[in-house]
Amino acid sequence: MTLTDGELTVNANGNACGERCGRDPKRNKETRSRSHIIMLVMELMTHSSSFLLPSTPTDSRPSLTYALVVLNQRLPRFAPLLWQHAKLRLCADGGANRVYDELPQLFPHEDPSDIRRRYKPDLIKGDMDSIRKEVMDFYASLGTKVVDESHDQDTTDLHKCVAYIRDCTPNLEKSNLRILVAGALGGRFDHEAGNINVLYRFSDIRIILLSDDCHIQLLPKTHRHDIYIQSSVEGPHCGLIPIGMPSGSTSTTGLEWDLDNTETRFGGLVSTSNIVKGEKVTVRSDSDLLWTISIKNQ
Ligand SMILES: Nc1ncnc2c1ncn2[C@@H]1O[C@H](COP(=O)(O)OP(=O)(O)OP(=O)(O)O)[C@@H](O)[C@H]1O
Ligand SMILES: Cc1ncc(C[n+]2csc(CCO)c2C)c(N)n1
Repeated sequence: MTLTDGELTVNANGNACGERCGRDPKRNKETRSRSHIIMLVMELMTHSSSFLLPSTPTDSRPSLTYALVVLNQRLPRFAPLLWQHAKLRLCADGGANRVYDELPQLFPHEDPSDIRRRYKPDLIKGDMDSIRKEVMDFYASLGTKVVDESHDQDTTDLHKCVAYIRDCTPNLEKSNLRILVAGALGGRFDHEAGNINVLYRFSDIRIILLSDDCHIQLLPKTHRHDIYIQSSVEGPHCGLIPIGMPSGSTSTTGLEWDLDNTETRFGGLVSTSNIVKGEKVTVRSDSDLLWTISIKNQ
């Protein structure tokens, strides 16, 4: 992309900010060329919710490594699909009760104990104040690793699980890692806020919070973002939410109500009830934003 005229100044995120960015034309020019370079080198992060689609034997999609964390909330109806995508399956404390109790309900014609053996978590981790003893004993007898971190009452069970996944993923594989978190939204608001905080505490890891109705992820300000919409399973409702700090400037394409170097913040404008128009949405911002999109009720 080339900037050809002197009208625009571009900030570190590649956002044009008009005359406000400087009064000294010489400085403006310097700022423009430096920022222009920054904009050109600013890396692209692409997003696609292919985890909501069944994988096929002839899959040509890039090989991502999914890990699944099941929380202590009603399992989403597509939990078996997430389970199949995942190479590593964790339960956060009482999440193990959900797998034990609710997965068999999703297969009413099969023997519950067969289902429980087929859907065996690799790890159960947390402060262990919610998992039932029979559930812990059942999975431990099948070989599931159980890690009791009841000494840590300052981080949530989800935090403990994400830290585990981070620590056991080799650095070279981290860019392909996607952590899917089932049961993260709806329910108690303090838990929801804690789950969203995990996105920020591990902002260099790609984590997707899911419920039956929507999913949420962090769009770090360090990147520009191309979001490919899987319109058979998600959308059209979406939002871009500046939790934590205001965004001085956000620009989007592909939305019914696009932002154009727009300021968004709590107490001012927050983009909710927006609509995706096509197959791709682009986002660029000077702040980290939460991206959320509805999941279709199929
Ligand atoms: N109602 C909920 N809404 C959203 N997330 C939840 C909810 N309940 C639990 N979770 C998530 O599941 C994880 C495990 O849940 P669990 O009930 O075992 O946690 P807990 O820390 O024992 O909860 P509590 O605050 O009730 O003691 C929590 O860390 C949280 O991330
Ligand atoms: C300021 C402050 N607020 C709440 C808690 C409680 N807490 C936060 S995470 C957690 C573990 C839940 O499994 C618990 C009990 C704390 N420690 N510090």
